[in-house]
Amino acid sequence: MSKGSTPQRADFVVVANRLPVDLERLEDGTERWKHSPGGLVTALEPFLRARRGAWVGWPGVADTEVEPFTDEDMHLHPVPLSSAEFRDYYEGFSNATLWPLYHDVVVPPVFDRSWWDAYQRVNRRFAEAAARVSAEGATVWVQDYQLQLVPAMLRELRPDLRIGFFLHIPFPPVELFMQLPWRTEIVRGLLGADLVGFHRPGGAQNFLWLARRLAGFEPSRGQVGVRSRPGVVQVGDRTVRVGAFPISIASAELDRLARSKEVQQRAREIRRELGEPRRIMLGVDRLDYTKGIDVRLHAMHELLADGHIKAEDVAMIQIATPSRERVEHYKQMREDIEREVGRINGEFGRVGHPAVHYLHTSVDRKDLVAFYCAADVMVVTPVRDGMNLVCKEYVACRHDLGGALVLSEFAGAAAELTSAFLVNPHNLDGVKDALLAALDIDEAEGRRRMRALRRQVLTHDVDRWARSFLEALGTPHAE
Ligand SMILES: O=P(O)(O)OC[C@H]1O[C@H](O[C@H]2O[C@H](CO)[C@@H](O)[C@H](O)[C@H]2O)[C@H](O)[C@@H](O)[C@@H]1O
Ligand SMILES: O=c1ccn([C@@H]2O[C@H](COP(=O)(O)OP(=O)(O)O)[C@@H](O)[C@H]2O)c(=O)[nH]1
Repeated sequence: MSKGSTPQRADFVVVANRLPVDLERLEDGTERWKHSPGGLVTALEPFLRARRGAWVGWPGVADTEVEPFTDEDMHLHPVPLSSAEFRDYYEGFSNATLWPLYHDVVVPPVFDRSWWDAYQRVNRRFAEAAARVSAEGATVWVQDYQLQLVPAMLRELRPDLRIGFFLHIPFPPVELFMQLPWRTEIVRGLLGADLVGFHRPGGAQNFLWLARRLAGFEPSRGQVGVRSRPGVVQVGDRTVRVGAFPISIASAELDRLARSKEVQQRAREIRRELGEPRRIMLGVDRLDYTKGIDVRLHAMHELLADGHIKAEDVAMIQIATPSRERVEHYKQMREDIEREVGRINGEFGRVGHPAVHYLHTSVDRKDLVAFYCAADVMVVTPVRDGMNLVCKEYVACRHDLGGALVLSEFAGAAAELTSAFLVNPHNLDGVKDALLAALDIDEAEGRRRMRALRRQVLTHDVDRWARSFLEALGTPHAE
């Protein structure tokens, strides 16, 4: 990465917990920047780069001060976190309170008052950084659950700004949200924005209900549409809009990459390295308990045990990207998953031919695309997921109309990718049936489904997502 001089104040600013690049300290004491994990960065980075905007975020290492710098066309403004803040704000309130609460309480959320203090303190620091970086009248786009207090804090500091907020994870049912001891503060924090965006209309609808119940405002009553008919809350003399904007990927760019000779050759190599199995199944996820990696492993285990599939016929690859490794439930889940992989391979693998190829690592873009091209069945089985970009990426890479997608109904993407094999991840028999159907799909039927999926993904890309949000926000940066 080339680093340039200290950036100026910007007209268009993204504020997110992480910068798009993470600082990495190597054992020999040297440092390097690497791409940050997760779909938020994948989605926003190309858009902001094209607009030469500024990005305010944490550089990925605690107790480190990094000066603002320019990375090609993007201006990066690091916000420092101490180790205690990393523990209490990031691992604690963000990922052990809000994350499980917003993902249907898949594991019990922890309500800890000192974590809430840290959350408020860090949100204020992000708001102050955004206020410093933004030019007069700038558009500031605040991202995700880690920063829900920033819109109101920033408005107080800089009433001249146009402020948008987008939530990348599901917004929970009101009964679950009401558990949060600091529920009113969060709703008021979000209402500091001019536009609050969710992936799905249901999330917007839940939020509108809470604006009345917790903050005493009178929201509009109509049904919120997808990229249309936003709800409205009148907050004093300000009008706050509340809408649904399903995020997507840079589909055309992935399509191009997947067609390249290099990627196609790598895909063939992957098949060869696996011993040319009849079918390859693939899972690609952050190692997160919401992603249902255990679900697909259990399904695979039973299919092998029932004799419905044979390990020499069907290989499974699971890429599991390290994530939030010190948080208790993540540690526990990693142990459970790795034990299950070991059990399957112990029972069904042969020397040099494991049934499940498990990679606890992050792979680079080209390699990932080659894996997508090599896979006959993409398995995406979260118990809850805001959107899930991986399934859209798989579809964008299948210009050959090959491959089949098994997708959980509980991923935001399921509302758009209706030609996938949709499954309820809590119904193991249903998941097994869908895997078998996808493995044995008739060629014409597979092409028909993939064509429909591609039509959706190629016409609804990340640029359309960002433009529709910014248009609704009423900023000139939509173009
Ligand atoms: O920053 P981390 O704690 O390492 O986590 C990575 C990101 O995970 C989450 O991604 C979500 O955003 C995706 C894009 O909208 C969406 O497809 C997915 O369903 C979500 O889980 C998180 O929301 C991000 O803030 C993190 O950066
Ligand atoms: O080894 C990997 C695994 C995943 N990803 C990317 O990480 C993102 C995951 O986004 P998703 O919305 O599916 O889930 P999240 O991790 O954000 O919850 C996708 O863009 C993947 O291409 C990656 O670059 N390398």
